[in-house]
Amino acid sequence: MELTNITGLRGEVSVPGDKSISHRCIMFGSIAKGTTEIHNFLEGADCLATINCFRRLGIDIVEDGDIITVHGKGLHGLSAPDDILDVGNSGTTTRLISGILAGQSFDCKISGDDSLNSRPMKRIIDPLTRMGANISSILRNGCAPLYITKGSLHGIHYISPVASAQVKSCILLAGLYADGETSVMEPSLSRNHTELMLKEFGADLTTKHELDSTRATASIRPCEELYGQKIMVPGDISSAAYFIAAGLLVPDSEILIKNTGINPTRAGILKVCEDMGGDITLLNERTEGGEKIADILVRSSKLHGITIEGDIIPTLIDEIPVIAVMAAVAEGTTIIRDASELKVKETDRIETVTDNLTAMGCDVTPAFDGMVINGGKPLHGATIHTLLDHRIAMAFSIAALVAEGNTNILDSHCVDVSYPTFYDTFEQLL
Ligand SMILES: O=C(O)C1=C[C@@H](OP(=O)(O)O)[C@@H](O)[C@H](O)C1
Ligand SMILES: C=C(OP(=O)(O)O)C(=O)O
Repeated sequence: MELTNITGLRGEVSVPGDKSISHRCIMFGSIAKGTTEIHNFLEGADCLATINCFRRLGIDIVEDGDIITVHGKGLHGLSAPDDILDVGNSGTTTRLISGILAGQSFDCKISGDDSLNSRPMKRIIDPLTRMGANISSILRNGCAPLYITKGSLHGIHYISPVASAQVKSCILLAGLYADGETSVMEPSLSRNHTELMLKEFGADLTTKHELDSTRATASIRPCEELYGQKIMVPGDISSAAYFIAAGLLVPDSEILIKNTGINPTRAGILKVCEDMGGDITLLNERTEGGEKIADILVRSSKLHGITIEGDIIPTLIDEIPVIAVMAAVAEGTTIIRDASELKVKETDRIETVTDNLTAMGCDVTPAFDGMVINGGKPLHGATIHTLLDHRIAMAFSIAALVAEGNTNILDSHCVDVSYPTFYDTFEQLL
C-alpha cells in the first residue's frame, strides 16, 4: 500500500466490532445452553479463526447477514475435533480456548502461524497445570503447538506475574470446570470483558478491587450451565485509535467515530490523547451489556510529549504503536515504560515500532520495556516493514499521512487480522 501526506480528514465513521468481545461471544455462546445472537461481530481473521475452532468442536455457528447465531451445547457439549485446531495469528483464541479445552474429556492439538507459534504459552501452561490440567508444548519450547488431554481440574488462587486478560480469562474459563472456587489476582487490572460477559451469561463470578491500587482479583465458582445471550458488540477502541490519531495529527481534520467501546480497562488511549493536548470529546455516552460506549469527536491538535507508565499500560497495550506515531509528531519527549509485554505480541513491537519510526526520520531509542521518542522532527516517507503485524501496518499508515513524500507499507493486507475494512474507512474521510 502506497500512501502520502494529506490534510483535512473530515466526516463520520464507524469502526468494526470489538475483537476481544467478538472472540468471547463465540466462545461463551458455544459453551452456553441455547442460542447466542451476535450483532456487529468483527469479521477479522482472528475472530474467524475462533469461529472455525468451535465449528470443529461440533458447534453450529450460522452467519446470516449482520447476525451470527451460535447454537450452544452447554458446558459439556463440545465434541472431539477431527483435526488440529488452527488458531491462525490469534493469541486470544489460543489462550482462551486452552482454558475451555483443559476442562473437556477429549484430546486435542492447537497450532497457529509462525508468529503465533513463537509466542509464550508457559504463562497459561503453568497455572492450568497447577489446576490439574494436562497441557503441554509439543516442541517443549513453551510455545504452541499445544497438546491438551483429559485432566481433572481443581480451583486455585493464582497470583499472575503479568497483567494479561488472556491469562486471566484462560484460568477463569478453566475454573468453570473446576471442583471449587478459582481466582486470579493480577498486578494491574487488564481488560475485563470476560468478567462482564461471563456474568451476563449467568456465571457465578465476582471481582474485588484493592482500595490502594488498581490490582484486582476475579473469582469464579463452577455453575450448572451458562445461558445464551443477545449481544451487540461495540466498535473496537483499538481500531478507533487509528482514526483518533489521524484526526489529531492531520491538519484541518474533524472526525466523529460512532458507537465505540470506552470500557475504562481499554480506554487508556483517551487519557493519553488528553494529556498530550488532544481535542477529544465524548458524546452520547451510554452502557450496553455492561460495556460503556460513546461517540468520539476528534479535532486536529498540537500535541506535546508525556510519560506513559504504570497501571495505564494494560489499558492501551495494543494502541502503543499508534501512540508512538503521535509522540513522533508531538513536540518534546515521550517516554513509554513498563510495557515489556510489547515484545511478545504478533511481533516484538518495541523493535518494529522503533525500527520503522527511525526509517521515517524520528529520533527514537528503544528500551527493554518501552521507548523514548524525541518528537517534533519532520517525518519523511519510507518503506515500512510490518512483518505481517496488523497494528504496525495501521499505525504506520497514519504516520504516512503526516510524512513528507511517499510511504510504502509492505504486506498491508495483514490489517485483515483485526480490521479488514481499514483502508475503506479511510477513504470515507478523504
Ligand atoms: O484478552 C484479549 O482479548 C486481549 C488481551 C491483550 O493481550 P494480553 O492478555 O496478552 O495482554 C491484547 O493485547 C489482545 O489484543 C487481546
Ligand atoms: C496482540 C493482539 O492480539 P492477539 O494477542 O489476540 O494475537 C493484537 O490484536 O494486537
